[in-house]
Amino acid sequence: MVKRNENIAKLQAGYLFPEIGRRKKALLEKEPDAKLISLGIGNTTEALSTHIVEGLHKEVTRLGTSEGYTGYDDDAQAQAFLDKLKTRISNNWYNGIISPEEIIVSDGSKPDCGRLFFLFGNNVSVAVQDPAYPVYVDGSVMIGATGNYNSDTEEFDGIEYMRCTEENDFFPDLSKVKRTDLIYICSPNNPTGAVATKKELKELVDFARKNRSIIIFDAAYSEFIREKGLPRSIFEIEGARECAIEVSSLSKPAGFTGVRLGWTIVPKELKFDDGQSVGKDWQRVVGTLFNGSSNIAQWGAIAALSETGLSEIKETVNYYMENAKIIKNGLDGLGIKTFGGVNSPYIWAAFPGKKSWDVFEDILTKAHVVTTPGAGFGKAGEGFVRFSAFGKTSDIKEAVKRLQENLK
Ligand SMILES: Cc1ncc(COP(=O)(O)O)c(CN[C@@H](CCC(=O)O)C(=O)O)c1O
Repeated sequence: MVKRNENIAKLQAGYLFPEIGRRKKALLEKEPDAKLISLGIGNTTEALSTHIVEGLHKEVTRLGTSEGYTGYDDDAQAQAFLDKLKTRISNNWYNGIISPEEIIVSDGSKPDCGRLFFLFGNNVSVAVQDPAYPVYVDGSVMIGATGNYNSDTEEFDGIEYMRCTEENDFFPDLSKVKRTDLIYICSPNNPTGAVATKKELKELVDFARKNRSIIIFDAAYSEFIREKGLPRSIFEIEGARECAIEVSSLSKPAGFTGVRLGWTIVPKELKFDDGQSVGKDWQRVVGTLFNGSSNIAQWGAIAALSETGLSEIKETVNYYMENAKIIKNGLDGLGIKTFGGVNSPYIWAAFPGKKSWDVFEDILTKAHVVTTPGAGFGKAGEGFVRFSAFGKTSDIKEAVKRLQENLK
């Protein structure tokens, strides 16, 4: 019989979001008529914008013609489309601070994180924010870059957990962080909704360069930053090109959670300790293990990154951010302390002295509202619950009304 991968066996529970799905199902089995409203998984709900649909249509129609058909992106026409997309990302998303050759188009940030685990292998030390998007810890465990789960600390040995709390404005106090090879940072942050300032990211870049570490900067929510002066990309910070990789995607701002289109940025200056190019190895990994993002999604992205597409994206982001305001105001009105929800679609609500899974169950059973328990994002998430602003505004208002009736 085949031996189980001992690293996967180290994981203590299933992935967070399917567990929430299981609990939703359990409630519906008990109360089949319950009208659940989900403020849980950050899944987009608003239809693709007109211009994006036109772009997708154009590609599908083209694929239906012999002269327009393209397969793998190794033929000239497919390459031309990909180059057009990379140029749009470079110019219209990064205002030219990143060149098209440093962009690798993918099917999303989560799969890119998965492939990055492969790029760096298991002989690396890892620092993650706590709380954090579960993929960074779970993936590092799976690839074998951590020790076993330690039931005393309730964490994985070998991971440097960088606590993010109200006291440090939910950004790591680097004076307390040990050196590691990789440093995972997400800003705007999932789940706290905090956005790193230029000063914080400059300290982070200086810290990484001094320690010859590599920052994996997850910018999946960069389009939700509306406050002036807050960095949308790690590459706005001087020195970042020598120490950072950025992952990003159209999932949340453009509603591509199902269409699937993301990218990684690996600057040409980024080197391993032996002087080898990280970008070259990344190209080798992606070229070997991934056959490219869907050509249809690429055309949707080309449309999304046009001037018209970008203004439609702004409208969609504003729609979700109005939802965030409704949730934040509703919770504040109940005397529940909240963070985030200003430059991010996530509201981080404090329930001091309570277990987050208990609060999750309480809200689910009493208000039929689904949330995400903070403990699912790490130990420092205990006592918090994440509310997602992705939803129809009518549902958001109904959910807040139910919370006001049941949480007072
Ligand atoms: C920080 C971060 N990075 C990447 C992704 C995924 O990006 P894709 O481009 O769509 O792959 C998410 C989605 N997090 C959502 C959905 C749950 C999940 O991705 O497991 C959430 O946290 O609710 C995210 O929160």
